[in-house]
Amino acid sequence: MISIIILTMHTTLKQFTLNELQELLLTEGEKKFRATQIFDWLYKQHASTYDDMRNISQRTKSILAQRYPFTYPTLQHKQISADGTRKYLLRLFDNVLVETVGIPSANNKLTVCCSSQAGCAMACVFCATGKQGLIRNLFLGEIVDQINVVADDFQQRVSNIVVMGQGEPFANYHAVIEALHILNSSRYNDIGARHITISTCGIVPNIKKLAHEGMQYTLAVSLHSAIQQTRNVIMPRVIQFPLTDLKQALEYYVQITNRRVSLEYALIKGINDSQEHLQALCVFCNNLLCHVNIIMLNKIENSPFAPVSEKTRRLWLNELEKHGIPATARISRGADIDGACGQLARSYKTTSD
Ligand SMILES: C[S@@+](CC[C@H](N)C(=O)[O-])C[C@H]1O[C@@H](n2cnc3c(N)ncnc32)[C@H](O)[C@@H]1O
Ligand code: SF4
Repeated sequence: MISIIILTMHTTLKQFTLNELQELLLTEGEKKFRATQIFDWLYKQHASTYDDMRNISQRTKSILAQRYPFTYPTLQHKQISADGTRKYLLRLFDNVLVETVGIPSANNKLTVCCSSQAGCAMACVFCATGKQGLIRNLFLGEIVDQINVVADDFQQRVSNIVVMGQGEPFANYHAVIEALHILNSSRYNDIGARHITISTCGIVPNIKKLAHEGMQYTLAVSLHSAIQQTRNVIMPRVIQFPLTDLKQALEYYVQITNRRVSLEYALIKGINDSQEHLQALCVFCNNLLCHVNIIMLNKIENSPFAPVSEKTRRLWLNELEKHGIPATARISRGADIDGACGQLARSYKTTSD
């Protein structure tokens, strides 16, 4: 059944959950436990060809290989920022390119900012990925592989994941959640759920769905304006999920999970930085267990938008504090290599390597 449906789409071995692979192998007369062995090859040994899988029979490998090609992502380009952040341009099995970022910190932690899609359909006007448009959803294994590429390159265990790279994770919900299950699993990467953050532009039904996953991931929501008209202009594809519905969904999420949500707010000069916007943000935060991250807008090519002054950012932080709303300034890393939030766009500079 699975093979019939999937053959009509672009296919790869990296698309399967463990259960799906077990079912598929059973239909081919293979033992269920072979799926676990194949998963180990994919996500522990980082196999890049079927030939690597020494304990899988030739027959099974050739049946799978005919239908489900796969590769371990190949590194097309790597850039290293002055602050130690590394950005990777990866080529996938079908030649689609996607970027991922490794962010080391002083306390020996390593965070991966991973992509959930190649490109993004949401078209937020301040974001380089949004300008690129959607190329395709990433398969679950392609999300897991990004973490392993970064760990291999740094020769270090990844401690934290932020799904804040290219793409809208809630537009590729199933693959993202399944990838995070693998990354969280003690059999594979064993990254604690509390060290994993998923950031969405506000796809309301999947905020509610996440509430019922029973996982302690942190939910971040890119708010950027609590005034509907402004949000409609800067985030045009989330109009169908108005702020009133978003607030309700976040209240629901908090009620079910008892977990605080993060609201991301990039201050854009002359667009969402007025007193009126600040007041609207305070109202939005009313009675919501939340934390606000105030972000300086990162530069993207050919953009009319500019960041605010440091003075304005401090004023916002002080005002939020006065209203009893926990808020911090989120520090961007890797901006000099276009590796910071919103700068990922499948391109690289050749001069700064
Ligand atoms: C690139 S998005 C990916 C995750 C998801 N699509 C979202 O919007 O939350 C990650 C974060 O980068 C922010 N972002 C996008 N463009 C930015 C820019 N030019 N400067 C600063 N942050 C930006 C987004 O608003 C979001 O909080
Ligand atoms: S901010 Fe997020 S949702 Fe908006 S275009 Fe960029 S990646 Fe897509």
